[in-house]
Amino acid sequence: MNNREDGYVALATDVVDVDEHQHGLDASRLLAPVVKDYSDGGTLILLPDGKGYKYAYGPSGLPGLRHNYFALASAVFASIGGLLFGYDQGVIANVLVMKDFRERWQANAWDIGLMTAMLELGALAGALLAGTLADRYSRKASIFSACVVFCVGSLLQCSAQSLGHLIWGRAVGGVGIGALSMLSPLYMAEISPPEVRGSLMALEQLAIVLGVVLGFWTGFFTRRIPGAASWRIPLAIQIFPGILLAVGAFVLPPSPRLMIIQGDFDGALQVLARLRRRHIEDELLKIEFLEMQVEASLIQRSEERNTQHSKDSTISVEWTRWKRLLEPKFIDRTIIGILMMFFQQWSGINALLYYGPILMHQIGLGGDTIELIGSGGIGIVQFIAVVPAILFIDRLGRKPLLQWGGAAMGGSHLFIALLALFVQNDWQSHSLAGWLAVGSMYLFTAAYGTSYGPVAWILPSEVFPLSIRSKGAAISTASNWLNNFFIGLITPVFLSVSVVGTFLTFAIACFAASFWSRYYVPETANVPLEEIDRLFKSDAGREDEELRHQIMKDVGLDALIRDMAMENEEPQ
Ligand SMILES: O[C@H]1[C@H](O)[C@@H](O)[C@H](O)[C@@H](O)[C@H]1O
Repeated sequence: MNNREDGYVALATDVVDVDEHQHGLDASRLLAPVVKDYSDGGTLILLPDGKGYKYAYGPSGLPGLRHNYFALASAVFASIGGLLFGYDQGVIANVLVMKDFRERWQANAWDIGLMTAMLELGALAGALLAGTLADRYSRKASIFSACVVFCVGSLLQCSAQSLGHLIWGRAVGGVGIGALSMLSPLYMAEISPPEVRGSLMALEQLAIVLGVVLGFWTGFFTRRIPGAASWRIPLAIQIFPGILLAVGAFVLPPSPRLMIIQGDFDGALQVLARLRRRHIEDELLKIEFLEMQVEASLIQRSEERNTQHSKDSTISVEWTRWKRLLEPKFIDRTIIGILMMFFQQWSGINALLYYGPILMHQIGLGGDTIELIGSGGIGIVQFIAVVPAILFIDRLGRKPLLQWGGAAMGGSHLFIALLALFVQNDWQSHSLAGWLAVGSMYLFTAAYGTSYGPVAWILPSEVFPLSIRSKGAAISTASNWLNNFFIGLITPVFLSVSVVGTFLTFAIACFAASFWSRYYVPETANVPLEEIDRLFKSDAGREDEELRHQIMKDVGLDALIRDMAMENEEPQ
């Protein structure tokens, strides 16, 4: 197919930011940036200062997604992991209040708390466990295993004969969900072309919130069915997407990056060519492939350095790998991953999702419709708000979304806190204030849905180098679940003590998040994963930098770039 016909044309030079890569070309021989446009789409820019190159396979946004349909389809499939996660969160609110469910189990507040908490604690364990499995076996095998665990957990829940049975089902299901919530974004990051990586990864958030919406509405509709079917059906339905993803895990393309590290170079090149829809001789493909080799080689050498004292014990080798997250050259990324999820959760999104109906009652709005507006509506707004993020995240970058999104979220919460201060708990006689508060919650959700919602699932899988990527993603995801757990636990207490204080706390967290993202988060949009290391320039990385140059020479990347530059040079 002629790519120009399907709207996939080479990038304009100004779309490619030219001042990042630092490779060893001969400066004296290159006067202006050499720009190569490819007939299959894509651009390579060789820098005039002789220090680097930059490339993109094509534009970002919708045309980029259309062209990369194979990577898109694979990412959509992997995002079923997010769907299961969201569904489970969305369905439980309705299940817990169903007539048969309440009468049958006579669950007290403690049991209910335990049911919610067990899923989150199980997920915390699942995310950490997946951090080990994803490297030891493969991303695909781990996705498959997580699905199996998830299906077992769901089976236990929908067939529960006792409350204990149900609680254990939540815990087991949670392990699967937690593992998938870490594995899906990790896998997506590793198969995506740089120019649409943000869009593809934002699909995770789209799937999560689609799951929240589907879960909520399924429970909403089945709650009128008489008997146990009202809650067994919505808990059973989730098994089907679980099975679909488990089966699909066999046909998903493997992560080419992991294949390289496992030594399967030919296989990795074939997979990469399929994912990028390029011929294996394609120049851009060759560059990306060689970059992956450089990264893999770097990892192997530093692994050898790091694990030489613990040759015979698998556990201590594994422990050494986890400990690397705390090394000076990686600690700032570990903090970014953990804080990213911390801020996502402390933004208060789940306070609204889990306790939306209670909040509505507190501000004087009640009834079925209001409950729907409160919880169901928040899910829908979240869902709609991810769409612009998918389309523009690679063009606008992650940072502006975080910065402005955080400020808008903080502003909305602050407004609600001020309203609450003004009405002094007498919402009944201030119905306008009540509706303004609902409007503000929607505004918050829209801002969250385009910023901290999706970006928190993108950045942690991007910032870490391959050697510790799965561990970094796992620790960040664990931070998500831990903070999720705390928010779920303390929000009702917080709200009963002070509505003003609750919203003020969330407002402060959002403003802090905005400030933090402005000053401490690097922009990863359009940067190949192998190049992200350079965004975190630190003294500790200098040794690696020299090693990298050496490996670039060894694998032939240096020579390839040099040849291309010379080929295109103006005759003097
Ligand atoms: O990104 C997701 C999403 O926003 C969900 O609605 C929320 O429940 C999760 O905690 C969060 O991680």
